[in-house]
Order: sequence, then structure tokens, then C-alpha cells
Amino acid sequence: MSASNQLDQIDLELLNLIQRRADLVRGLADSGMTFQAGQENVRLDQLQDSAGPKGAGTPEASESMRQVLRHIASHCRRQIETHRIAILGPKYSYSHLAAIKYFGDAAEFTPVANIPAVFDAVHRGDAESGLVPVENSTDGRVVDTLGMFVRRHMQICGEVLLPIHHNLLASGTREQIREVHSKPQALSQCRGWLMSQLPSATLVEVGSTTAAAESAAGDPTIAAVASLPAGRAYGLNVLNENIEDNPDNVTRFAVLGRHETAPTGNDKTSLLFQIEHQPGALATAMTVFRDAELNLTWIESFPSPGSRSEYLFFVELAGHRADPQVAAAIEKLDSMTRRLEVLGSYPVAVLEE
Ligand SMILES: O=C(O)C(=O)C[C@]1(C(=O)O)C=C[C@@H](O)C=C1
Repeated sequence: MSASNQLDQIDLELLNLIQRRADLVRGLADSGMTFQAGQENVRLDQLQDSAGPKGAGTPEASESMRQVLRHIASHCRRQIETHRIAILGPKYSYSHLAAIKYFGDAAEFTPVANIPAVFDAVHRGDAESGLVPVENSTDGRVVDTLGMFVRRHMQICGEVLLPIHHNLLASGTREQIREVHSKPQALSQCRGWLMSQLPSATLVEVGSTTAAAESAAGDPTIAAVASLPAGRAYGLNVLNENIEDNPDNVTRFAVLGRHETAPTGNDKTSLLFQIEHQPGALATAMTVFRDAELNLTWIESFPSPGSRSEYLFFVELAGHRADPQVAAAIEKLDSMTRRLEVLGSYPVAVLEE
């Protein structure tokens, strides 16, 4: 058989296998089994790790195989249910790219105008899941997201780490640029580059990097800082690639949902709490984690709405809320705080390019 016939043969076998997988998923769903979107990630990752060097190859090959498995899984799921995922839009924002990484590209994405609208869509039930940026390695916390966690009770079911590579995109040439549009976080992640390369351009903050690309498409004097897929979607010229000041620029996204996530053995827990406004209160609260020997991976303070001197704290720690020492620490913390919310326990994300 010729090589091209063999390729046809393999592709046919792959299609048949994918159909068999989809039929199996439908059969399981018919018999009452429930599937939580994105939750197959842990199983797929383990499966791929156990395939060893043959399945892994170079890190890049390994990541693209993971993506292939995720896309097949989301394609099969789509045949049994529509799972809507609210994201900061329009399409091709970094939030959209992170959501594809987590849910696979056959999922149904609902782009909304801003971060509060993602929370609202999940809260109202317009979407089953949402995805929001939480922090960036260069720029720190995303204030809109933390503010919404303070205002709305919302469950975190998972997280995604996405390397962020920004690009200068425009419909004209670099000489025509008068303004550079992007989301404040993206402008901040490229501040050094923009100051040295385009010192006379005015920086304009907009709702998302894709909204910036949209404006750039309609006006050659506007450049956008956005993703390459956004540039392609709006037919923009890529004037410069990788303009982020820190080449290891990574944003962490939280997956919002309405279900609790089962322990996997490598989980973290996010908490939000408010303590009495008195000397030593935070130090006392921290002793709970020290005494339980829990490793804190993140802590942020956030002003309490309506009060200038009171703060809420976001803490993330290694472990699942179902682990006895985590559960005991949460119970103890609850007795010494004014407000305590377990935002969720979920698998720790791995960083892949
Ligand atoms: O505007 C986008 O494309 C987003 O998805 C938002 C966002 C953010 O606010 O952090 C996400 C990743 C990057 O850090 C820059 C922008």
C-alpha cells in the first residue's frame, strides 16, 4: 500500500475510534452518568504520562498530544450535552485561548463584555462554567476578578496557566500608529517595550485585548496589543511579536462553576476571609495554617467594599478541603473570622507552552 493510502487508512481508523468513543460517552450518559466539563483533564494527563516516551516525545509534542485528547473529549461531550462557558470576549481574547486549553475547542463559548458579566452569566445559569483571569506573573492580581469574588459567592472548579505572548497588531504600518489600545493588564505587561519602541503613542485602555484588535481593524492609526489568533481573525498585520517585557509572562485563570471538584491527590484550595480589625488578627489567623503545616501558595489583601480601613484576604494552600488537616484548619479559621468562604478545591494546573 502506498504511503498516502496508509495515511488515509490511519485517518479512517482514527475517525472510527473517535466515533466509538463518542458512542460510549452517549451510552454512559444514557445510563445516568454525569460528566463535568474539563474534569477529564486530570485523567487525560495521567493517561498521557503513562504512555511514556512514545506518547510524550519532546515537551512540545507532549503538549500537542494533550490538546488532541482534550479536543476529542470535548467533541464527544458535545454530542450528549451543550455546556456553555462564559468568557471575556470577543473571541480570541487570552481568556478564550485559556478556555480552549481547558475545555477543548468543541465546547460552546459565550463571549461577554467584561469580567463581572462572566460571573453574572454563571450565577444566573446562562452558562454552566466561566473562566476569568486571576493573576499574572508580571502584573499581579486582576482587580476586577478579586472584586467579584468579594461581591458574589462563586465556586472555583479548576485553574489554567497560560503563557502570554503579546503582539503589536495594526491594519497599517508602524509609522501610522498614534494610539495603542489594549486591556490595562496587557499594556502593563508590555510597558517597557512600548515606552522604548513607541514613546509618542498614546496608550488607551479598553475592555479586552480582542476589543483592541477590533478597533485596530477599523483605523490604521490604532495598534492593538493582543494575541496572534486575534490578529488573524481581524486581518491585522503583525508588526512585532513577543513584545511582553518578561519572556516568562504567564496568566493564571480560574474556572468558575457550580459543582465541587473531587480530590485528585494534587489539589489546592482557595479561601476568602475577613478578620476583626484589630492588632495581631492576621498573624493569629496565619498560625492556623502554620500549626496544620499547610503550605500557602498565594496571599492577597483586598479592600473591603464600603470600608476604607478593612481588608479581605485571599489565600491559596496546597491540599483539598476534603483532606482532614485542611478541613480542620478551615473549621478553626471559621471560628476566628468574620467571614470565611471556601471558594473551591481543584487540581493544581501544570504550565505547558
Ligand atoms: O483581554 C484579554 O484578552 C484577556 O483575556 C484578559 C487578560 C487579563 O486581564 O489578564 C488575560 C491575560 C493577559 O494577562 C491579558 C489580558
